[in-house]
Amino acid sequence: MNRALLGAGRLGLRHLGWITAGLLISGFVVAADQQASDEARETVDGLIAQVEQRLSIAPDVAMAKWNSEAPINVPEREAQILKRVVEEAQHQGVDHQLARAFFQDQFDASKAVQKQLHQQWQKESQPPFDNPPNLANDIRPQLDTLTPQLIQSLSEFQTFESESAAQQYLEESAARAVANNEYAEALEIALSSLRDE
Ligand SMILES: C=C(O[C@@H]1C=C(C(=O)O)C=C[C@H]1O)C(=O)O
Repeated sequence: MNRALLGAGRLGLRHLGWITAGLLISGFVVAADQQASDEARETVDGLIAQVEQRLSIAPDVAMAKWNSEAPINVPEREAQILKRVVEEAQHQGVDHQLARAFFQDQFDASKAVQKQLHQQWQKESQPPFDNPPNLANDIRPQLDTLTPQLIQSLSEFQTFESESAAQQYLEESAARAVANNEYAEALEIALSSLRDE
């Protein structure tokens, strides 16, 4: 074999080595990707859907408060919800620090939407709305119905949160939800403590 051929052969082998390594690595990545079980995916998607559902109530809150001129931030209402959340979390074996942080994120996300809308309506000199939703009788009860459902989903999520494939799936799913939501920044806030885990 002449030198040129030998060189080409060596180069070929070296390339083959790199190609094999590449295939192996991508194989591992694909395998890791596939590890998120159907159950983990359903849990993650269900939790994100509930978070989006809660956030979708914020424009109604904003309308009610626009008419009544009630404050956007109501710390005593938040404290009352958090008290119930911590009790229920303990009952269901959910880490109460995660539950607190998660619900505080939900409040902050709701307030971000309310602030954004009030600023917009201020600029547009929006008059009071006709037939605004009622905060005490309609909206807060809707939010209260979602609270135990969210804790239940958090409890299911906790069984997967240490699995890197489930975390990776959460990351992809959350990014997709944020990209498609009208209130992207607020949804980012609402999902932040889950993604930090
Ligand atoms: C939704 C409201 O506005 C804010 C957000 C809250 C929430 O997301 O539950 C609670 C109290 C307020 O700080 C409300 O006043 O009910």
